[in-house]
Amino acid sequence: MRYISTRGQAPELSFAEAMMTGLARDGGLYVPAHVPQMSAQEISALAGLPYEEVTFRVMWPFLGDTFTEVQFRGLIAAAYKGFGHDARAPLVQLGPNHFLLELFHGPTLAFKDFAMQLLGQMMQADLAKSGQRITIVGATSGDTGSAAMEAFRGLSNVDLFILYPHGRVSEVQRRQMTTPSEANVHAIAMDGDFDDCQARVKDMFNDMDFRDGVRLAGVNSINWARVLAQVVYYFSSAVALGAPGRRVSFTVPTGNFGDIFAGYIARAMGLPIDQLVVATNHNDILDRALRTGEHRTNGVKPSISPSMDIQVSSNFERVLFDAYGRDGMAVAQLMGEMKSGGFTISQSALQMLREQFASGRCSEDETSATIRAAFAYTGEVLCPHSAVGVKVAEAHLGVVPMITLATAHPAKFPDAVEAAMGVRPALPDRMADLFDRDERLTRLPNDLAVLQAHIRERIAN
Ligand SMILES: Cc1ncc(COP(=O)(O)O)c(C=O)c1O
Ligand SMILES: N[C@@H](CCOP(=O)(O)O)C(=O)O
Repeated sequence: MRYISTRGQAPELSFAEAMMTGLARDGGLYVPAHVPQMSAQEISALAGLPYEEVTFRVMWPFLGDTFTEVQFRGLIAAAYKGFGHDARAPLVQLGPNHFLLELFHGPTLAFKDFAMQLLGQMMQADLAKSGQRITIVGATSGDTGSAAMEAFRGLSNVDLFILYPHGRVSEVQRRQMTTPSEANVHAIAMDGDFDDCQARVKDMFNDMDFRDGVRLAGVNSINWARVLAQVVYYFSSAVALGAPGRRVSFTVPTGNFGDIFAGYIARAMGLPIDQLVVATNHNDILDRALRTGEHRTNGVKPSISPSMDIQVSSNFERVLFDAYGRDGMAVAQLMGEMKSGGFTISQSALQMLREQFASGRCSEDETSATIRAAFAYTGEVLCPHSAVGVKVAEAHLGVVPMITLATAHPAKFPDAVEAAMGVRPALPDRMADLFDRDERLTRLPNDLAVLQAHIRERIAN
């Protein structure tokens, strides 16, 4: 299995190389040269299997000779053993034909743990083989950062730096990133919004001296392995509801477009998905783009679903690559136009995108009202991101079962949840002392040179 860049100018890589490389050297994102297919029989056979076995069967065809079967099964087992639910990703019913896929039972209470725990295992296995030391730099709007800290803290051959937008993550998210005491993990509160943080991370990858000098690696969804690990729960949940004999739909609270892109890959592998619905908060560039064909940023506005406060959705590039017939030059041109605010999607690409995705937007008031109503009618306490998903899903319900992804635990956003429904969700016991732990962070400006100097200085010590 080979991986190619969405901008067509970087070398083709193996799975292991793509995983350790992060952003392609031409600034693009790696995607598989072809998507392996699963037959209806192979999909049916997933029903009733443990989540770990589904993970093995879905991911294995993408891995080439990276690991032996025994080794990969061991990494999967290690990744998911700390999850707080035997099913790993349980489904609960919200109403007629509407189901919620709870993805928040991992160690940091967000869907990011599914991919990050496994990525941590896979990267460590690769580093053990190569004997190398790497520097990981990641951008977060709150959840990727805490999941990465949990996956990589305490490792002697990894330094991890997480850039989060100062004042724009919840207090629980911030503390999850600033309270780990291990010296190899570093929280940086950067001036700006998530898009600024992500842009600086990409700048670092595009600075070849810096990139090679610090042996830069990435754990955002620019890393193909992150996306791949998220494909698995589309299969596990769909077969639980009768796929492939029955089609299912998914609604996905969307920011960086990684999670829904994983659904797009599941469909490309053969999973019979009816609708794939992009749900946005008032940072609605993707909903606008799908409705109008105009993909233009209008500034990140803070919301009560802060992890989705994103306007430059990294993985949209991956689907544009397919929508433009895998023409890397065309994608590079569009991404260049993005630097001055956006671009118009061609008619043929827009048609393809509309065949693949539906979309909807949820206002702040609707998010709160949905948290309140879900609790009143079903007893389910939704985080604000999951509430965005549920609200948008409601407009797309039909005869096909709809699965809405619940992407974070409500206790990560207690202020928003309490304001909506009058009850403050409690953190699990193992995190009960989060507010008593000492915080450690560095506040830095949105300045590439300053950020790079900080990172170089820390890894030298
Ligand atoms: C809780 C939560 N929901 C939804 C999203 C959006 O997911 P994606 O960035 O993969 O679109 C994020 C951030 O990634 C998140 O942390
Ligand atoms: N919402 C995310 C943003 C980064 O997304 P990623 O999937 O590219 O890591 C976050 O919580 O950090």
